[in-house]
Amino acid sequence: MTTDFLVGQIRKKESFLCIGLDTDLDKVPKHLLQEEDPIFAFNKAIIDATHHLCVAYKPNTAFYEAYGIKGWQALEKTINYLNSNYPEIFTIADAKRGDIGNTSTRYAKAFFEDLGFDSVTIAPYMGRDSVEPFLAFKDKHTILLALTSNKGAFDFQTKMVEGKELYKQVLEISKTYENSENLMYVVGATKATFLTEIRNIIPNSFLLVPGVGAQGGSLVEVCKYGMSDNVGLLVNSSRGIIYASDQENFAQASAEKAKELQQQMSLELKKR
Ligand SMILES: O=C(O)c1cc(=O)[nH]c(=O)n1[C@@H]1O[C@H](COP(=O)(O)O)[C@@H](O)[C@H]1O
Repeated sequence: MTTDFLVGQIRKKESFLCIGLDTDLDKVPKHLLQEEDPIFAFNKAIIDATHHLCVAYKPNTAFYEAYGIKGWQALEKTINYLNSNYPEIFTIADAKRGDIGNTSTRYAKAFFEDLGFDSVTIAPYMGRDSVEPFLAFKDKHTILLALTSNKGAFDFQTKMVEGKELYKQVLEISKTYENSENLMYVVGATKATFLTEIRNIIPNSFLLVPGVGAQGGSLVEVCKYGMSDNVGLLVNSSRGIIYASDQENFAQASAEKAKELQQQMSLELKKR
C-alpha cells in the first residue's frame, strides 16, 4: 500500500487508529475456546466489528508464535482474511526483526511476500545492512524502533552518542539508507513530549505510536506534538480495545472502545 493511499483512508474514516491483535487465549471469552481455531475466531469477530473505525491492524507475532504451528496458522488466516475482505486496511506484522543482510532478506520475504503484510517492525541495532533488505520492497514499509514506550527505552535509546541521543542517531542515519522513503518509525505514546524534536528530524515520516490505553499514553499529547501535515500518525491500542469484555458481546464492546478513540481522533483532525 502506498503512503498516499493510507493518508486518503485516514481522511475518509477520520481515524488513524491501529488495533493491536495481541490475541491471548487466557484472555479471550471462554465460549470461543470450543472453536476449531479460537485465535482466528476471536480476530475475525474483532475485525468485522471494528474495521470501519480503524485504518490498520497490528498482530504482534509473539502472541501467535507462543502457540507454535497453530498460532502461526492463525496469523496466516488473519492476514489472508484482512487482505481478502478489507484490502483498504494497512497491515503491520509486529515482529521486531533485523539480522545480517542475508537473513534479513529472508525475514522480508516471509512477512512481505509469503504472508503479504504491508509493513513490519524492525530493530535498528544491527544497522544499515540489516534494514535495507526490507526497504527494497516497493510499497512495503519498514517500521524502525526509534523511541519505544517501555521504561527500558532509557537504558540505551536516550544515551548520548557522539553528542546526540541514540534514538536521534537512529532517525538521522536511517534517512541515508537506500529507499529510505519506505521507512516509518515507532515512537511510544508515553514519550509524547519528545515528539517535537523528533518532528524536527523527520517532519513527514509516518509514526507508529503504541502506548495509549493500557500503557497510559495521551492521544491529545501525541497529536499536539506529533501530527504532521499529512497526519503522519498511526496510534495503536491493543489490550484497551480487544479485551473490552470477556462476554459473548466482546466484539461489540471492542467496537465501542475503538469508536471512543476514533471520535477523539476525528476531533484532533478537525483542529488542523
Ligand atoms: O512496536 C510496537 O508496536 C511496540 C513498540 C513500543 O515501543 N511499545 C509497544 O507497546 N509496542 C507494541 O504495541 C502493543 C501495545 O499493546 P497495549 O499496551 O496492549 O496497547 C504491543 O504489541 C507491544 O509489543
